[in-house]
Amino acid sequence: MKAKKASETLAISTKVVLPNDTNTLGNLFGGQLLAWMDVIASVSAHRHCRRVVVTASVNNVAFNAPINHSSIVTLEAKVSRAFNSSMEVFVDVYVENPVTGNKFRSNEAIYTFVAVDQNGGPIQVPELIPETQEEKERYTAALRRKQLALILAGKMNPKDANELKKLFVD
Ligand SMILES: CC(=O)SCCNC(=O)CCNC(=O)[C@H](O)C(C)(C)COP(=O)(O)OP(=O)(O)OC[C@H]1O[C@@H](n2cnc3c(N)ncnc32)[C@H](O)[C@@H]1OP(=O)(O)O
Repeated sequence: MKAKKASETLAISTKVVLPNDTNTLGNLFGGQLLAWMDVIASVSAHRHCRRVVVTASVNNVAFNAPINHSSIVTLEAKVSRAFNSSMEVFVDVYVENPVTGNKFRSNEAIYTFVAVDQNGGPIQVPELIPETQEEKERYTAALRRKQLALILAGKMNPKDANELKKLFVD
């Protein structure tokens, strides 16, 4: 199975926050943003493995600032690491004011997708090749995040999480 570069998995989506997307304060509803992120992250995972993928977990979501009605929202997703059947996907969210053009990074999320066969069973995915400094940093840290996610899901014994443990001991 041929390894793929992280850059080959890039998926970008641009949205406008419309009234139906908002909460009672008139800002983007968090659940809507989660759905947008899930879809674009799945496109990135598809570009990596070209198989059916399912969301296994959402490992980290930070809502750092409210996103106002009528903002332009750009979501950028890229696979940060591939394991056996699972892929970690980073989603970076940027908000642009349509009038001033001011743009800032408002959110990030880290999703895990698993490639599955017709019966829903996990299948092997290609390796990922990180190239930029950021891609390499995210690639390295992905193993620790996978271990933490599996511990929290009750699927891994903490004593087996060697890379994660190294964070806490000299
Ligand atoms: C795009 C969408 O929105 S899809 C809809 C929402 N998602 C779903 O319906 C998925 C429902 N869940 C499932 O089908 C299954 O739980 C699966 C396919 C995700 C995993 O199946 P399991 O039988 O648990 O498989 P298994 O234990 O072998 O794990 C498979 C992989 O998932 C990873 N995994 C399982 N649970 C988690 C978790 N909570 N967090 C991170 N990774 C996980 C495992 O580490 C393994 O990765 P690896 O093969 O790269 O080492």
